[in-house]
Amino acid sequence: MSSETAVWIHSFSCDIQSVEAELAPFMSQHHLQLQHLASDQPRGPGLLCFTALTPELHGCLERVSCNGQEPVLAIALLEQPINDEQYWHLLKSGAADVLCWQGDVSGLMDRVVALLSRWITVDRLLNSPLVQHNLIGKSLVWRNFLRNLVEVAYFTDASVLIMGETGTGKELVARLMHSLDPCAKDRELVILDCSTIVPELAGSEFFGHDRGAFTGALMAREGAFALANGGTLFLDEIGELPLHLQVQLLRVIQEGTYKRVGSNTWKSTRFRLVCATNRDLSEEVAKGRFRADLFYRIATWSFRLPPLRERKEDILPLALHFLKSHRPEGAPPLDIDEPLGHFLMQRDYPGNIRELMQLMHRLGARHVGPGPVTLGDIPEDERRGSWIPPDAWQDTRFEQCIRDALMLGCGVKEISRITSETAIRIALREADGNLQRAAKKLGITDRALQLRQASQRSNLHAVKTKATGC
Ligand SMILES: Nc1ncnc2c1ncn2[C@@H]1O[C@H](COP(=O)(O)OP(=O)(O)OP(=O)(O)O)[C@@H](O)[C@H]1O
Repeated sequence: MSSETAVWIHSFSCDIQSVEAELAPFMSQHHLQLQHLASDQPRGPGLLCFTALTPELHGCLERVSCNGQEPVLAIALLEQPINDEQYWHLLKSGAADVLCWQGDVSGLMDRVVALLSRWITVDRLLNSPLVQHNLIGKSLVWRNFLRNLVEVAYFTDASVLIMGETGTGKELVARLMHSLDPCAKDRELVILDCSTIVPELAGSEFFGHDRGAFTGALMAREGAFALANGGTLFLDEIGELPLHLQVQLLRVIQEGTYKRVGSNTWKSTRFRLVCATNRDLSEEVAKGRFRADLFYRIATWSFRLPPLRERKEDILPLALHFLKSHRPEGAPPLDIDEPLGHFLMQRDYPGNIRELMQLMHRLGARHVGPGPVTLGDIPEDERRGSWIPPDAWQDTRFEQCIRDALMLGCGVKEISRITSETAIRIALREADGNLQRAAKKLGITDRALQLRQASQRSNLHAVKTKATGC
């Protein structure tokens, strides 16, 4: 690192001058610079120091870490060491790690710097053109997914399993892993779709064959494992592989050795294995449809790609990206007007990003002349059933919930309280913890939302205290 990288430090109701004084020279040796956080809004990797374990501390941790989506090192300046339960509670509130700052802290410096350096490298990769230009998305759930994936791709060579619904971007992510892998990026990315493998030819596809190994084998041929040597092997739709073929992969994945069909000679290969499936593979293992031994070999790390409905904030940026990618070279970029934006946000996408991409290409193709793309550009077959009346949410499911609550003895006061708490929780989750946006959606001020959150927390605390009797 040539210039210094800023890392934030924040105190929760305590004096952190001594921590700063001890850390600053050490950090500067590693080209890191501490900067105070003006408010407790998150800014990437940072440190949060505290002297008391209070409900307010957990609230602060949730905010600065965006509910665990941004890496935060919690530093406990306490007389006593923290116990397991307190440690877990801090991790649950969003700390990426916790350190106790007690006695002789010189040994902690290396750890603090190593953690911060790792998080900063990951952040840099995350913000690089390679990632930003190819994988669109700013929502915290998406960034959190990418951050974990980037770390594994860059710092390990272990096997990775990517699970996700159709069209969520599994292949795109596998390609990114290959490009980020410092050992494999100049080598081959070999892609094999397991759902299209003909069982009789599977051996040859995977391991290659010798000349004359079977009728029609006129020439020797390398298989996928040999071609991926030194690079990445991407086995797409691994969940579709029949059980009798799964067993054939165990040795080569574990030991990197295999024999070509028709040969008695062992060969060796080294590759990074990335597998993808739209099935829940652990469930398939439980049902006996996928071998447990293969599952553990292919899933040293496993990731679940979020469906588009869990990252609604990314719909419009993705829509604009797809409009742009389909424009002729040199044509001015197209915008989306507000009503069309609302339509795109409330629509369902069972085919996830692929479906949104196809829709945007169709809208782009219909749009003519200057100005933004509008509702009028929506193709005829899309329009049917698209308009949802504003009171549609008060449907029979809603009535049923109220009926159940009344039957269980809840009065109108409790129903109102639970309803507004649920609305707040949903709004905060959809705004990825951003207070202003959540308040706007709820039609209240930021301050009113803060007060309601504080009162919810103290209610919860009171309930817990009552339950535990302390
Ligand atoms: N974050 C993203 N940014 C831009 N384009 C994306 C993103 N995610 C997916 N896409 C695009 O969406 C389409 C579908 O992605 P991809 O083929 O990787 O999905 P998949 O999960 O592998 O689908 P399937 O399970 O059906 O094979 C591709 O054209 C891809 O480029």
